[in-house]
Amino acid sequence: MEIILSQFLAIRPRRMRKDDFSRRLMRENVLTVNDLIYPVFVLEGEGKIEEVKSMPGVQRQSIDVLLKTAKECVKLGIPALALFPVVAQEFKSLDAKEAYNPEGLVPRTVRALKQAFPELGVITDVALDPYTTHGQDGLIDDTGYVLNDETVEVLVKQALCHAEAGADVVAPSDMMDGRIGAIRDALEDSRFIYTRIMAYSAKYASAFYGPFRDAVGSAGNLGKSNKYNYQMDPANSDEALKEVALDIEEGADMVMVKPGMPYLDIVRRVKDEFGVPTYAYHVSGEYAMLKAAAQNSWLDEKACVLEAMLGFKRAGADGVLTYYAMDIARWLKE
Ligand SMILES: NCc1[nH]cc(CCC(=O)O)c1CC(=O)O
Ligand SMILES: [Mg+2]
Repeated sequence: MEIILSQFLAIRPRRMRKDDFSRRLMRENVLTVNDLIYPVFVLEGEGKIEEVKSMPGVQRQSIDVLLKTAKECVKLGIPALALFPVVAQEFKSLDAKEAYNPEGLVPRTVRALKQAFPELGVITDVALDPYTTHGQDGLIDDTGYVLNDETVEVLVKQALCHAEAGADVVAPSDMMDGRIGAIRDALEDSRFIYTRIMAYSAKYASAFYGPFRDAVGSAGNLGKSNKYNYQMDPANSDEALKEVALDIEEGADMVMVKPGMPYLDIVRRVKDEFGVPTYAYHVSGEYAMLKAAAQNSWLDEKACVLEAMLGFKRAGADGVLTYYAMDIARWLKE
């Protein structure tokens, strides 16, 4: 018989994998409930629950129902919710002024959540897409081009409105240039010195946002137009580092990469380069893919979701925004 291995194979990586105890001892990354941020959709009304068709298991909830969900999150130990409003057509306009209405859906939800569960972190989305008739994240000119500086002025009002309502974290997801600095200045000026900014710094123009746009009802308004002139080109990586550097300089406390799984290389580069609190958004389309496969019994849902989350951790993410947050928190308790 031919000998293909030396008689004394000194290095055998499989030794450490042989038993559970040594596998556990060498485990480099661990997922805990502290890594989870739960994105939720809120809508007007009372006792209202609407299923999101393209995201089975995800619902739009009125404030009273959302409070029950929030209570469950607190019990599970989930650190924070990310709030997304479903805004009725009649409140959408070209100037998006509902975005900074202190009696709007978001500020009312924030007040209700903070009053009931002061320890639960509340993150609000700063962008105009729920409030514009055309579904773009900013104000547009006659040609439909999304204007930068004019939009930033409105985003500042929106962020202040959220901070006044008690939001712990404002999260600009619009990708306008200079908005982090402008929002930080305004927050400091108004003495909201503890309001954290989670910057969607490297947000790509992704097709994986499709189900989210159904959930908030902006898909119809957006029609065939796209967000290519402000969200990033999926082909780029160096550009993400430039965007993150700017946001940190302008006063971001946390930076984010979005989407998640197809962009883990970006998460790793950002974490290595800057070493700041770094988050990834496991977006609606990623949720939908896993859910659809699970519903067909093509994938083991729990095993695949937990493996996906470990991938985020391995890539360097300090936390993940995921629609699976409540399921994961329960699985981790089992
Ligand atoms: N400012 C909009 C916004 N905030 C979060 C998401 C996507 C989240 C998801 O897909 O889960 C989007 C969609 C978009 O940019 O069109
Ligand atoms: Mg930027």
